[in-house]
Amino acid sequence: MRFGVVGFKGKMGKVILDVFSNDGHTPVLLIDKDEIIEEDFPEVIVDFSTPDALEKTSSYCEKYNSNLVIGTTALTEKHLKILENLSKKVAVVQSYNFSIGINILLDLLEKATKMLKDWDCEITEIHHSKKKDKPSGTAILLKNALNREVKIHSLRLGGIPGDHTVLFSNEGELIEIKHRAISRKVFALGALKAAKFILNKKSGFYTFKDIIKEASI
Ligand SMILES: NC(=O)C1=CN([C@@H]2O[C@H](COP(=O)(O)OP(=O)(O)OC[C@H]3O[C@@H](n4cnc5c(N)ncnc54)[C@H](OP(=O)(O)O)[C@@H]3O)[C@@H](O)[C@H]2O)C=CC1
Ligand SMILES: O=C(O)C1=N[C@H](C(=O)O)C[C@H](O)C1
Repeated sequence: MRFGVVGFKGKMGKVILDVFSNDGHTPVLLIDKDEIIEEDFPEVIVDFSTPDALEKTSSYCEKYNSNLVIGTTALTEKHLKILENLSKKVAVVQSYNFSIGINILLDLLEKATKMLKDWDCEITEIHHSKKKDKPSGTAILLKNALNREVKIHSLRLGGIPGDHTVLFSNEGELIEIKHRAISRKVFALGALKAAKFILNKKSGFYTFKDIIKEASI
């Protein structure tokens, strides 16, 4: 496929370029804060950058009728509205976490929270010191899956790609459900799976969880 990357100079952008190119796909549109390289029209644009880029990304999707895979976190209602409107014209996959593991964990949590509703519950998330947003998008996804008020504790240190733990405790026991991304490549591989999923779709809004369910991974 011909693909575009928004945030191509960033940590994720570089890995996405690598993973997609190694799978035989061709980068034709590269966008970052200070540079745009436009060679051809992309079938899919992949945006892992910053919420401020979204209007530009959306206008490129409209210009080229490109489908969108978006992993950027810290989106507000305004950004979600832009994505909802865009998804009436092209296909959009949005997720705060493109790893298989977290998306399986989301399912497990929906079940666990019903069985453990009398237990205390809190979330911890640990990321590299360069991460700009707090709490992580994934922690928000986990909190939503728990469907109850829980505290999120955020730590920023070193080069950690992304650790998330949900802790349940009663008077005498502790259950920890933990996910660790060992490398950023897992997110790029998930984005590639999502790009292939929407390649021939006309329009619609999807999450990565929808894609995993459909592929029954
Ligand atoms: N959903 C998922 O699975 C995952 C999501 N993420 C999310 O992806 C995003 C990027 O993460 P990461 O790569 O670590 O961050 P980086 O800061 O390393 O990369 C972001 C890139 O986007 C650039 N940028 C900033 N503003 C704009 C703009 N207006 N238009 C185009 N490009 C812009 C930055 O430039 P500059 O540095 O000059 O500001 C930088 O090169 C974050 O929101 C992160 O939370 C990350 C991993 C997995
Ligand atoms: O910024 C990151 O690095 C990550 N961001 C996502 C998030 O905010 O949840 C996903 C992953 O944890 C890495």
